[in-house]
Parts: sequence; C-alpha cells; structure tokens
Amino acid sequence: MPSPPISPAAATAYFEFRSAEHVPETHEWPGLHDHPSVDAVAVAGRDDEVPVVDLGCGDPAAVARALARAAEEWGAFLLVGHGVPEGVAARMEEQIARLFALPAADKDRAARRPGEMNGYGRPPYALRFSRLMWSEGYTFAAATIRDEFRRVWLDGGDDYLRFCEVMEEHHREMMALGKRLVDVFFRALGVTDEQIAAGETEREIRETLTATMHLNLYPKCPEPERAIGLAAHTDSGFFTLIMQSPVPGLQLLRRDPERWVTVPAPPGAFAVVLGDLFQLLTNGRFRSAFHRAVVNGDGDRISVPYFLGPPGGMQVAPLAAAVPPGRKPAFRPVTWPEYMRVKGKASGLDASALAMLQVPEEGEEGGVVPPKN
Ligand SMILES: C=C1C[C@]23C[C@@]1(O)CC[C@H]2[C@@]12CCC[C@@](C)(C(=O)O1)[C@H]2[C@@H]3C(=O)O
Ligand SMILES: O=C(O)CCC(=O)C(=O)O
Ligand SMILES: [Fe+2]
Repeated sequence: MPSPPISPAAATAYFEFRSAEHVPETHEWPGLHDHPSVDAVAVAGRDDEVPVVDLGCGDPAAVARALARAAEEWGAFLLVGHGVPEGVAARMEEQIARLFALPAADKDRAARRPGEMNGYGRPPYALRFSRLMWSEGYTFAAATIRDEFRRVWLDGGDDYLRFCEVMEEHHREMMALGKRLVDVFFRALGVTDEQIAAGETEREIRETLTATMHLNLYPKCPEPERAIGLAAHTDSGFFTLIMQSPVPGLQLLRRDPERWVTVPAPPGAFAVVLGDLFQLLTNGRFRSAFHRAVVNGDGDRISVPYFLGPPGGMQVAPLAAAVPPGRKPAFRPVTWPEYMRVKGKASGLDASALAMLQVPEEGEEGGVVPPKN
C-alpha cells in the first residue's frame, strides 16, 4: 500500500544535508533502481545517445531536422552553439552556492507559503510523496527577482545586488535563447518563416512567453544510491532550458526496455526538456520527457531550470500547422493553471494527465497518450 503524502510541517522542516553521515529514513526512496541507469556516453552511437542540437552549425534546415527528431523521439536534447557567453554559468554557480550556504534563518524567511508559487523550499509536487528529496530549491518568477530576494537580504546591500544582477543576466540570455528556439521549433513542425511572421498564434506564443526560474542544489550525498535529488516527473509548461554544473545528474526515461539514460553535462551545453503543454501545442507530435535528477557522492551539483510557458490566462490549443489536414485537434484548449489542477488530481506525474484533455476521434470513447520515450 503506498504511504501517505508527507505532512506540510515535515515537508518544510529544515534538513542540514552537510552534517548527514547517512541517508535517514525520511529521505530514503524505495524502488529507485527498478529500472537500470545507463550512461549515455558509454553507449555512444547507439539508441541511448542523447541527441545534440547545434544551433550555430550554420545550416537552419539541418538544425530544424535535428530538433524535430529529438523532440519526437526523446522530448529532450543537449543544446550547443547557442552563443550564450561562457561566464554566465560560472557566475550563476557562484551566486547559487552562496545563496544556499546562507544560515537557515535567512532562507526560511523566504520559505514558500502554502499555495504560493515563489520562495525557498521543496518544489510543489514534493507534497505528493511520503519521502523527502536530497535537494534544496528556490522558485521565483523571472520578472520579480529584485522583490523576491529582498525576503532573503532584508536590507539589500552588495551581496543582494550582485546576486540579482547575475540572475537578471541569466534571465536576459535565457529569454532571448528561448524565443529563438520557439522559432526553430515552429520550423521543425513545418511552419515556414513567412507563416511564422504572418501567424498571429505563433507570434503571440513567442512574444508572451513567461519564465519561472528554479534553483536546485543537490548536496553531496553519503549514500547516493538510497536517495533521489528530484523524483521523476514531466514539466508542465512549453519547454525548460536547464543550466547544470559539469556534473551529470539529469536522467531521461527510455522505454522498451525501461531504463534511465544519464544526460551528459559538457561545460556550456544546456539540457532542454519539453513539457506537457508543448505536447498539447504540437498536437502530440513533440513529446514531453519523463525525467529525474540523481545525486552523487563526490560533490554538490547545481541546476537551474528556466521554465518557459504561456501567460496564465492564455488558452493553449493545438497549432493548426500541427493538425493533419482533415483531422480534428487531438486536445481541447487549456490554460497552464487549469492544466496544473488537472495534473494535480491525476495519479501519475507524467504527461498521462493530458489524456483528460484528449478529444475523442469520431466513434471513440476517448483515449490515452501512449508513452513513447
Ligand atoms: C513554473 C513551474 C513549473 C513547476 C512548477 C512551477 O511553478 C515552478 C517549479 C516547477 C517544478 C520543478 C520541479 C518539478 C515540478 C513538477 C514541480 O513540482 O515544480 C515542476 C513544475 C512543473 O513543471 O509543473
Ligand atoms: O536537476 C536537473 O537537471 C533537473 C531539474 C528538473 O527537472 C526540474 O527542476 O524540474
Ligand atoms: Fe523537471
């Protein structure tokens, strides 16, 4: 019988990872090794090689083809040749390490309150589990960085200013990159540049993108095989640009047979993970990826997912270009907050919640989205 979800009090209690010599029962996850973990590098050239998309290769048609393949088959890829200056990641790592090294009282002042999206603490879906994850997190809307971090640095000051400048620099770079990628995704779907320029919906999607940043610290773990950094899930928005330390930890679930493929972490590359609303937007052609983060015994790992999605009030519906001629869209329109509620009520943490939005084909009772990756 599954154990009950953890109480809100236990979920917000501070845990001192640095002094832990063992993984306590509260943080021990059964079933972590039900599927084997595969190192993508060790099997390079085979099916388990995580796709790489090189934005700077100079051949837009080849980029769109590589992106379409990665989005259809994996729902995730490594992005290189993106032009984001090298120093950004190093500055982010330094500031994030400083934030999480602050005294517990400073971080607790900014704790995410029940029902709130922003703040220090465990990610929203953590409340669904009976065990705790081996990570510290901080979520904030990219548009409100200065207000948000006055909760940590009450009087402002140099540390606060430096922190905000670095977060804002990352936000600027990621938003510009996200908008470029949206156009390449459209091209990968077969939408021409002229259609993108003329298409109201395509332009609206690109121009109204909203960004949420989530800082993850996975502290070095004394018994990494007994703990999980971030439990398996799909992201719910359009897509997520993940900056990660040059220490692997992100894993993607592949099927037939089920196995976790570790995403390599070459310096400067971003991992890109597609979310459920992108699957809906592309009428199911591009898939969201079921993923998780494992921990390690050698050192800390930091990751910064930059979640891109629609504004809260926008109804997301399958793009006309993605619906085959003569067919109905496969999903009904939904807003992001409405989808989060649907997913919150679903039993799984993957894209299967999308089945509740599926429009049955003529003569059908409704259906499920078969997992592909
Ligand atoms: C924009 C968001 C996506 C997210 C919920 C959030 O409001 C901020 C945190 C994100 C995250 C990170 C860990 C896994 C996840 C499922 C969660 O509970 O919080 C995702 C959410 C998501 O993509 O649905
Ligand atoms: O740490 C990572 O690489 C993945 C993080 C993630 O999936 C998330 O925060 O949603
Ligand atoms: Fe994620």
